[in-house]
Amino acid sequence: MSTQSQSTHPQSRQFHSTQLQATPLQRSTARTEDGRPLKQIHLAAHFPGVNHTTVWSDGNQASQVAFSSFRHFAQNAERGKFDFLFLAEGLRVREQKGLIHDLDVVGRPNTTAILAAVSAVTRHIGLVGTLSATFNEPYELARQLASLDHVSGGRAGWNIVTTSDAFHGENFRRGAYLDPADRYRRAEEFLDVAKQLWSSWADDAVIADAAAGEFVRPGAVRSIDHHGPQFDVTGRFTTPVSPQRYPVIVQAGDSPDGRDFASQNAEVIFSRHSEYEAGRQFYSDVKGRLDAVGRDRDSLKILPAATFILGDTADEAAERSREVGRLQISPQTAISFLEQVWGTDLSGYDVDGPLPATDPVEDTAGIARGRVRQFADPVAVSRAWRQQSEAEGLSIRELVISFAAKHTFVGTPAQVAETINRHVQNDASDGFVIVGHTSPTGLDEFVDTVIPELQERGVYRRDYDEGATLRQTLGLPTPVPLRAREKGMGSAAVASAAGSAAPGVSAGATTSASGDTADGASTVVLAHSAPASTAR
Ligand SMILES: Cc1cc2nc3c(=O)[nH]c(=O)nc-3n(C[C@H](O)[C@H](O)[C@H](O)COP(=O)(O)O)c2cc1C
Repeated sequence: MSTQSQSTHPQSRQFHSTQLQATPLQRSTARTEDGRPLKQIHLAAHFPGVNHTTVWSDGNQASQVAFSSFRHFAQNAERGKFDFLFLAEGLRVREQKGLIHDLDVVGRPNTTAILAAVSAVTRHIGLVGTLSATFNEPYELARQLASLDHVSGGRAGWNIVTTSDAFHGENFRRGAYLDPADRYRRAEEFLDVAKQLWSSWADDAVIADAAAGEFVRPGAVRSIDHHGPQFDVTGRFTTPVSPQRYPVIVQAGDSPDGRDFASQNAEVIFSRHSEYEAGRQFYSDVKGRLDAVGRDRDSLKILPAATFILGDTADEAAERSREVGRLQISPQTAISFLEQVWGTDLSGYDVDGPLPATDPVEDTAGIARGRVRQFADPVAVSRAWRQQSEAEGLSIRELVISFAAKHTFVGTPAQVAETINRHVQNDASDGFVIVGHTSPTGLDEFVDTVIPELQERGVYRRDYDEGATLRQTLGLPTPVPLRAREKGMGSAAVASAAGSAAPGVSAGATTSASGDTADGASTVVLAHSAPASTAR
């Protein structure tokens, strides 16, 4: 299908399952009621960790650090033709009341090391790591990501997060933490510097000409000279241009600033809006922001996190969902959720009883530290929870289960496939980041049963394109270096363009590498060309 066709109005592509059944196996001819090609679904596989979703006490659970777990998980996801493997990041072990919060999976090996190792035991699946722009340095991270792109043959992706609390900062930053707005300014400058570095080697820089005694073509590796509010980076980059030139840029952040950052920079958003109506609102908001900055709507894929529970019948799945929910929200976990809002020790409360009648207090002791989930207005949240528990007759534990262990897709494989497809065809998302509840086998059943259902509906690839980069697998446009322009950030000046288009990709805007400018500074600005391949 053409990705161009996806950029049309959402309302005109209402999805009807009866139509799909008419042409179950013919992907290219499967169409919506008004004759448009169906959108192709993109899926990512989230390796579990650092939250209550993964039931580590389950008998099927294996190590979350042994390489055998990552290998099984990645190879299974590749069997299911997933677009990419996804790792979240926790830079500090979380605490509850000053103790390590070991109700969830605790401890995580370094992201790029794991992804590099996984690249050696897979061939096609993308490898996306969450790496903070607040607690890293662009030169070092650009090196790691370019290296991952090299060793994986063009399958690297970077989920650029700003990390939400100062607790992490005690491990990483000299001095104070950053205000939310500054975090995005830093992320912007971080990405700008990284792109300068990734663009600084011409495609044909390495000539290894023994006769001439030249390894690198003169003038083909430029220096950068960046001075900005956050970073000073001067010199040449260590790493030749990688297969994708840039990793695929993913973003996870929800505020207006976060959405603006995504609309300017991201190619994928990892969102928390997996429910149908909330998903449609988020989708329409973000795609509208793309319009405002002149980007094609298909140049950014929106993939909310989604959990699932399967059964042979809808009733059986619902029953399993209830069972898994109770495993995910143990009595202690339920209390820990409450404490994050009430800001005080609630361990004396009965989880089978009502919520505290008192309002939350200011959490001066830092009762829960290191969590992404933050409650901006604890009093409002506590009142809403109390109201809901009274209206629905829910105990503390049942209330927590209702929002923290509510599984996104529950049903038979056919029902789950149908629901996923409904979300995608009606622009509630472009696909999902699928999260299982055991590790590392949590997605095996999904691959065995849901994936074939999606394939039969003609909305999901039956195989990868041989040699495709992650960006091509996602059906995203290829970024190409354009002629430089003023960035207005730091003192990086207008200079020569970086060289030709991304390796192996023919692009319209081919430029020559002319070496450093007089002041040694050079900036390359990237734009998005036509899609490198159609979405599959
Ligand atoms: C779905 C989602 C997943 C996130 N995952 C991570 C993560 O793995 N590591 C991290 O440091 N921050 C993570 N964050 C935090 C964001 O990077 C960001 O700091 C936070 O959401 C605050 O920004 P915002 O106000 O724009 O949402 C995540 C945020 C969202 C919405």
